[in-house]
Amino acid sequence: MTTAATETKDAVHEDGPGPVLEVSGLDVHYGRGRKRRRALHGVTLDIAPGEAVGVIGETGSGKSTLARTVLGLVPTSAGSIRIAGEDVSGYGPRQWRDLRRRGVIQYVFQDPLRSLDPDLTIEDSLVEPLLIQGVRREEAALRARSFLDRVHLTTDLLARLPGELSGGQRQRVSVARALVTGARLVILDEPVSALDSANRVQVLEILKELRASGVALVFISHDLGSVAGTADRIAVLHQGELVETGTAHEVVNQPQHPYTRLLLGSAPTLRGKPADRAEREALRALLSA
Ligand SMILES: Nc1ncnc2c1ncn2[C@@H]1O[C@H](COP(=O)(O)OP(=O)(O)OP(=O)(O)O)[C@@H](O)[C@H]1O
Repeated sequence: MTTAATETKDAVHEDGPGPVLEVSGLDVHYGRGRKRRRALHGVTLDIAPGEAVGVIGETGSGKSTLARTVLGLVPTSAGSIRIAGEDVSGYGPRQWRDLRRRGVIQYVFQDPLRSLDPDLTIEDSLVEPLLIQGVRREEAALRARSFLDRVHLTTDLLARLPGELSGGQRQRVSVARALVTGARLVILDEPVSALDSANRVQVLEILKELRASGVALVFISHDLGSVAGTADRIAVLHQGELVETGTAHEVVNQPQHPYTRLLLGSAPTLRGKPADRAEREALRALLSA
């Protein structure tokens, strides 16, 4: 194991082996008055260190809302959230901002431009969380370089802004930032969908290393097929509720909920032939009954 991975592992285990994320009975609403709409209802999910969980569901099912809530970007109406043992449920905007800046939880959005501050150079993006942690600038700059190397990027990118990088490079910088901060939990929203196959393999390889060092990963996707091979467990979101949670093997081979069967029907690579139209319509009818 490399030094960087060892450092991350130590950081991960200093608070003991409890879940990295504990979400319980989470309700989230958008809008006010007559426009108030429920986006999440009764969501309960625990994630252990080193575990990779895929959260899947169709567009509008609440995946991004769940991610944004766990990052403190959307307020909850009920339920609790604990991150690395810390009860963050009652946090105000400033406490959430501090938590994000400390880098305990790192996110890699679908468009990596959103995961990185567009006005900070790559070097500043990597160095900033270390300075917040009290690391001296010279030491922080050295570490930033070594992490860039770990994600197979060259140091000539350090002086550039995120907008001057390719999509794949930006995504790898986001992953490097998670390494730098010793993140306990990394949330990846459609992480590899925008990448070509060479970049995809490299990013998945790096994510595997992250997991091996104890970092928990949450993959958010509308495509069961794209996370089934990478996640240990799969949680299926339907209209804001978790309708099924199980090991990837269970969910793919013995789906319990009609909605999961419907999603599987749209992921032909997982189980031979896709569900035919009549079968999909029957499942839809069952879901709306
Ligand atoms: N800022 C917002 N204001 C009001 N409603 C919102 C807002 N963001 C999301 N919603 C609604 O909440 C529900 C869940 O949206 P969310 O973005 O979490 O779904 P998703 O599963 O991530 O979808 P996608 O795969 O398209 O990104 C949807 O009905 C959506 O219209």
